[in-house]
Parts: sequence; C-alpha cells; structure tokens
Amino acid sequence: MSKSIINLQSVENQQILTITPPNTGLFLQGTLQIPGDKSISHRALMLGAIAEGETIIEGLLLGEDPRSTAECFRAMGAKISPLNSDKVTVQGIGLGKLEEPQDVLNAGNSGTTMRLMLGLLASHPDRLFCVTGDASLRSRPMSRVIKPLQEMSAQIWGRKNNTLAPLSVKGQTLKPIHYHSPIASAQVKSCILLAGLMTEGKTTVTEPALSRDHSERLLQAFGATLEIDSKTHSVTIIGHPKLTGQKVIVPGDISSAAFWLVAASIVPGSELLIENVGINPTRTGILEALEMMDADITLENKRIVTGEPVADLRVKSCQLKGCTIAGDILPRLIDEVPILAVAAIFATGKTVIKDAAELRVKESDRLAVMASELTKMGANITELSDGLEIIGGTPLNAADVDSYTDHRIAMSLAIAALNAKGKTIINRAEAAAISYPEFVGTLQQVCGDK
Ligand SMILES: O=C(O)C1=C[C@@H](OP(=O)(O)O)[C@@H](O)[C@H](O)C1
Ligand SMILES: C=C(OP(=O)(O)O)C(=O)O
Repeated sequence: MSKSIINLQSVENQQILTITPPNTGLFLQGTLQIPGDKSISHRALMLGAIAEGETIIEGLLLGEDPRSTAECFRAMGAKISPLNSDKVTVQGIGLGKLEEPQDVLNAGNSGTTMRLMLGLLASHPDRLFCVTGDASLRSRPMSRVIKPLQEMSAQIWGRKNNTLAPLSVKGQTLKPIHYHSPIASAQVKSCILLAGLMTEGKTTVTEPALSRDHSERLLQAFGATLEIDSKTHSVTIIGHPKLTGQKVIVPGDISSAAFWLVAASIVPGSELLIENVGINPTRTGILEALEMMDADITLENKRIVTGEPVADLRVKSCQLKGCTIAGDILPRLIDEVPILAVAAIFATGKTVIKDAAELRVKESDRLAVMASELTKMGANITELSDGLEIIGGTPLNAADVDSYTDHRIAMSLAIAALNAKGKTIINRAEAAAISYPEFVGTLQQVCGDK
C-alpha cells in the first residue's frame, strides 16, 4: 500500500500538517480552482452593506477573514446570508445608516477588515464603536489609518498612544483632506476613501506607488464618483454618492494561485492549469517576478469579469534563476514575498528581495519567520532590514517548523516541504483557513494523494 504524502492531524485546537515526498519523487498535475479574491470579497461585503438594495456576491472567499467582515457588518444592521455557499446576498442598509453595535466588533485576524471599517465607523456621527481583533491584529500598527482619520477630525482612542487595537471610535461629521500617504498601502487608501463617502466635498489620497485598486473599481461600480490621476497615484472621492447594490463576481485570488505557480515551477515534471485567476495589474507583481526568474507560465482565456481582468494560468516546471525584487513592484506582490522566498531557494544564484519592510507588520514578521523556518530546513537565507537574501541551490531537508499562526507562512512552508528530503512537520497549519480553507485538499489533489 502506498503511504500518503500529506497528512493533517488535529491536536487540541491546532492542526499539524506533515508532508513526506516519496523517495521516488513527486510531481504535481491537474486543473484546479482557487478561492475567491480576499481583497475583493471584503470590499463587496462592505459596499453591499452600505449600499441601497440587494448585492449578490458570487465566488466570495469563504475564509476566516471575510467571515470576520460579515460578522462585523451584521452587528451593525446589514443582512448578510450565511457564508456557506459561494453565492452570498447582502441586503444593504444605505449610506450613513450603520447601527451602533451592541457589542465589540471583532475583526479577528484581518487587517483589511479593521482598517477599512475604521473609515466607515469614524464617519458615522452619534454612534460609538469598539473594535478589536486577535493577538496578531492587536499588535499591528493602526496609526497609519488613525492619523489621517484624525486629520479629518475623527475621534479615535486606542492602546499605546492611539496606535494599537482595541480601539474606540466616536463617529463624527468629518472634513475632507488631501492625504499624502508615506506608504503604498491599499488599506490606508481604502480607509480614507470610505471615510470620504460620508464627507462633504472631495477627499483625496496620494500614495508613493500604486497599491491594489479594487476599492476604486468597486466603489465606481456601486455608483461613487472618483477622480483618478494615475501619474501622481492620486484618487479623489466625492462625498455623499448614491450607492446601489450590485452583482459582483469575485475572481480567484492571485495571492492563492501564487502557491501553485511556485509549487509547479520548482517540483520537476509538474504542470498545473489554475482556472479563473484575477490578473488585475496592481496584483500581478508575482507574475513579473516569476518571469524575471524564467518561470514557464502562460496566460490563457483572458477576459473581464465584473470590471476585473481574469485568466487561466498554465505553469510548467523549469529551472528558475535568481533575481532582484525591489522598488515599486513590492506593493504589487506584497503578500507573495514568503512564497517567492521559497521559489528563490530552488533558483540558481542569488535572489535579493528589498524594500519589503512592510512584511514585518503583517500577521507575523514575515521576514524574520521565513528566514528562521527556512533556515531550519537548510536554506541559505539571510534576513535583511527590509528584505531577504537567498542563495539558491542548497537542497532542503525536512524539519519541524511553525506557521506562527500566519496563513501565508503555513502555506509557503508546505510548498517548500514538497521539495525537501524527509517528513516536514508544519505546526499551527490551521492558519491557512484565513485565506485558503481548501488548501490542504487541493495540495492532496495536485499531488495525487487523494
Ligand atoms: O487592501 C487589501 O485588501 C490588502 C492590502 C495589503 O495590505 P497593505 O495595505 O497593508 O499593504 C495586503 O497585504 C492585504 O493582504 C490586503
Ligand atoms: C496581510 C494580509 O492580510 P490582512 O492585512 O488583511 O490581515 C494577508 O492576507 O497576507
């Protein structure tokens, strides 16, 4: 009887994922679907909640993070159908009509939920909101959104001198600003644009480089008027639009596809077809980086689905080569840095990832954690103050590693384990469900281990 390659074991509230590639070698093959885009899922739920009429969302990500968003907006009066099928309906309550919740709003592990929601809460006069999250989220910086909101006259209090959740927000009538953000962050940009919805006049955000533009696309689809200056990376929203419920079809998340793009590239003899992947240019840094590394990826069946470009991605294994990833590409592949580090281990030569200090304030310090866990597996990886340096070509050995409760770390380590000798143990693998509940099932499918 052949031994299984992938095993998932529950111990108390934690899951331990073990991966043991067979001595005879392993290859990945097949056609697969990936879950809905997390960023678009959050935004569709939020805009659906504050629009008038019904919003129908197809392909919604049924991960833990969008569940946190849905729970928060239900607590403020929106009627959202159960998140148990990928078609979800939202009965909007109308702009400015979020109700004061009876209890603390819990954003769970989701930075996007907390930061975007703050823009809406701060601009709802005469209500008090308390917002918290899990231990990871309570350690992530909130001043990046609190400061601009305070410039708009928002009243927000938080721990550590108004920088950390739990937060209290006393909703106010806000005044419009032009905010020059020091970081290229879609969460900062979107928070301010959402605050601008309820603010008389023009609210503008300028960012140093372009971050993902899903908010801009969906706000316009729901009826808001935006002025976009792509030369200066500035977006202006005009206050008090009429937002109307829409049908939103959410494409597959390229950040989830990234695990398979790298897995099939580095495991010899592999070929995968990943269907229905969102290829919004503000998200395709991963494709550009893998192209620089000589990956064999083709885009098939390109199309537009509710205002977002989509394609099927075919990827075949090949020898990758090292490269430098730095500058304006970073915001366009920010969540893919952990899996790119795995790709670099199997590339020839040196890969340098720079300008990625933001990784230190994600669900974990992703630079420190990837360096420590991949070092345990024998990788030649050095942590830089704002990135990673990886010398490829060192064979990996199995090790006992930890996700640090970070979904992207759990999944990146699982892909590294496919090319490691022996049995890799990934602790706290349940984190994957934040953005990719079906990850282990799909891993078994493409490895022929089901
Ligand atoms: O706006 C969004 O949906 C997101 C923006 C990014 O964060 P930053 O805005 O902090 O860069 C990204 O890391 C996160 O996974 C989702
Ligand atoms: C950083 C992430 O998400 P968030 O900021 O919403 O927690 C992520 O999904 O990698």
